[in-house]
Amino acid sequence: MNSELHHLPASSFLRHRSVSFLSYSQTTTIPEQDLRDSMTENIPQFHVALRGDAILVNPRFNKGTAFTIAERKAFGLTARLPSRVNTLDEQCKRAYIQLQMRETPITKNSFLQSLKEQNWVLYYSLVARHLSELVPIIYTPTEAEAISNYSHLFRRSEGMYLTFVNQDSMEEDFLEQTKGRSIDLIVCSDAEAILGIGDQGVGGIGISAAKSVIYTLIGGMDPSRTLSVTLDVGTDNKNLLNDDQYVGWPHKRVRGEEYDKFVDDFVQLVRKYFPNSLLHFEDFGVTNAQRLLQRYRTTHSVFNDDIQGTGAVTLACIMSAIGVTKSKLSAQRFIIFGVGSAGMGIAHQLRDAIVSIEGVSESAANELFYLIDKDGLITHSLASTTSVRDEILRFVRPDAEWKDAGRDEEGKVRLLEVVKRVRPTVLIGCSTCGGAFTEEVVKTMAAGCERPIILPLSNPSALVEVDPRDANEWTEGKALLATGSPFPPAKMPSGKDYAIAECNNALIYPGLGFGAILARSRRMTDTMIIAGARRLASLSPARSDPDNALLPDFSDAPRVNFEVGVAVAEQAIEEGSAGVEWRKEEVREQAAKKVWKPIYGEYVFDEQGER
Ligand SMILES: NC(=O)c1ccc[n+]([C@@H]2O[C@H](COP(=O)([O-])OP(=O)(O)OC[C@H]3O[C@@H](n4cnc5c(N)ncnc54)[C@H](O)[C@@H]3O)[C@@H](O)[C@H]2O)c1
Ligand SMILES: O=C(O)C[C@H](O)C(=O)O
Ligand SMILES: [Mn+2]
Repeated sequence: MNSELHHLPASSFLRHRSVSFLSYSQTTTIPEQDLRDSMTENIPQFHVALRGDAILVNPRFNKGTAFTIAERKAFGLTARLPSRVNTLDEQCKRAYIQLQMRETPITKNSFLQSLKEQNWVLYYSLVARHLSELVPIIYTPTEAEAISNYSHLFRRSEGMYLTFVNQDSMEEDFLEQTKGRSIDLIVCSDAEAILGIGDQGVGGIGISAAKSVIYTLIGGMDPSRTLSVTLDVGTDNKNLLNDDQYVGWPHKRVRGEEYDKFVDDFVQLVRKYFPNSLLHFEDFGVTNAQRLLQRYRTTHSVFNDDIQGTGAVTLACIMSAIGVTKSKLSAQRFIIFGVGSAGMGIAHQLRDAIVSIEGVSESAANELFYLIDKDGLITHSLASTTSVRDEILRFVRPDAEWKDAGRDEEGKVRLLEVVKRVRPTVLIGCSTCGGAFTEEVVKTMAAGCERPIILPLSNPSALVEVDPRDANEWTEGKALLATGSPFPPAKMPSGKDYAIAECNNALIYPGLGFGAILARSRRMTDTMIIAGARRLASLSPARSDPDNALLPDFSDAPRVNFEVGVAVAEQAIEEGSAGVEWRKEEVREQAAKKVWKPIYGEYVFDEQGER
């Protein structure tokens, strides 16, 4: 296995220079035999109505040099292509060599973006063959850099851009792109809180598209049945507003009733035309994310990845960690540092699991949590003097508990003081504050418990609350670690490598979505999500050896997400949320049939066929 470090160029979003700007990727090649096997079985057949240039510029049907001689004749391509017919294997090898000629992650990202626009089978097949190496290029962390430079890198549009000023024609515009299509999955973002890099305006299409790609790559979703959307309601990012290259709507962000009406118009179109679809919300601002999820989740299959996906993967990670420490969830003391969408999604998911799995009362479970945000520990008095969201109120700490606590010059109780007094067993970062888990914080935590569970989850890499290799060293290898972005392994005192699990929602949301769509579930219920998280935890490498990573490696993500999808669909059937008539025992076979694979189909020209 090769491993390499890439230097990310420092760009405007890298605010925290106290931590390194490294992104990490490794090469694991899927055995080619697996791909070849899948090519010889069940080759799909398509009736296609496109000829000549029209089929070559259509990424769904284009095969480039892999068109057979017969297809070249039938589709008017004989003189449009060089004579040699290539296999998909040969095309992948060529594309991989071309990719290696690009030196930086961002130029590789652009190359792959362009390949995706040309030929889906080749793109997905190439990335699938080099999954661990290329996911960090097309997704976190490199996609953050692509999004922050969206207007400057812009070459070709993708997905659906719904702009506030065009609200009156939204239905017409929506149908223009979707009429006649069967769509299972819609990923949308309003781009107010992209990863940890904030408001990115129209560049939000980049996260919708990247999340859709992961659904296909890891969740087996047919890309022709997915739709990526950006809701361009303006931006409050001054750099974008002052940039004459900005390609989005150059206007301050629309808020309040007008915003709600715009989002509602969109959601109602989804419900009207694709009532069985899954609607995935990504990277909405903290004042809207939870609110919109609650508003729509009872009437449609709606999923917020930052809240529910992050909650689920973190629950799985912590279940795996307490398997190592031979403890239970309700015996932990949790500090959550940064209580925005992700932090509160995690708090709720952990709390609900403690209640449902370990039978603890909700109020007792709430008391296991200590929430810290910009103003320090959230106590009753802080909550009453600052505007704290309702969902936080159940977790605030009584003032009496903190009357003797050390405070900073502003009178706030900071992370170190909370660690000293609480002796947490679990410390989770979702703060976007790179380097916040200092050596003193980590060492103090390690002095208070045998195996501290430390999850610095902020993305991209430069915003991680602590570099896991530092946390490993400061705790002499005792910390159980996972991060949101990929990091290279740390060294145990024994000299052995300790693989840093990637606790990123991409390790679970493709399976959650796949399972919900497979079962044609009208809702994504909490119980379906918990079933997915438990299945993921059961697949943790740390179960067989405590020195292994807390979560499966990304190279194993397709298999793992298939299992998650099966668990979710089984749960949907068991609880009556499913829209299919199958028995639980049939789910696995049905799931296997539904998985989309990057292999070329056989084409027949047909005037009435697909286009
Ligand atoms: N690993 C994953 O799967 C995953 C999933 C979702 C989000 N994230 C990451 O988590 C981070 C937060 O994402 P989000 O969607 O919750 O954003 P958000 O804007 O909703 O929340 C960020 C929170 O951190 C708080 N914060 C900011 N500076 C702080 C400081 N100095 N000290 C304490 N709190 C501080 C903010 O006030 C806010 O409450 C991002 O970096 C994002 O990339 C990771
Ligand atoms: O996009 C990711 O890598 C995970 C998460 O959804 C985030 O916002 O950071
Ligand atoms: Mn996100």
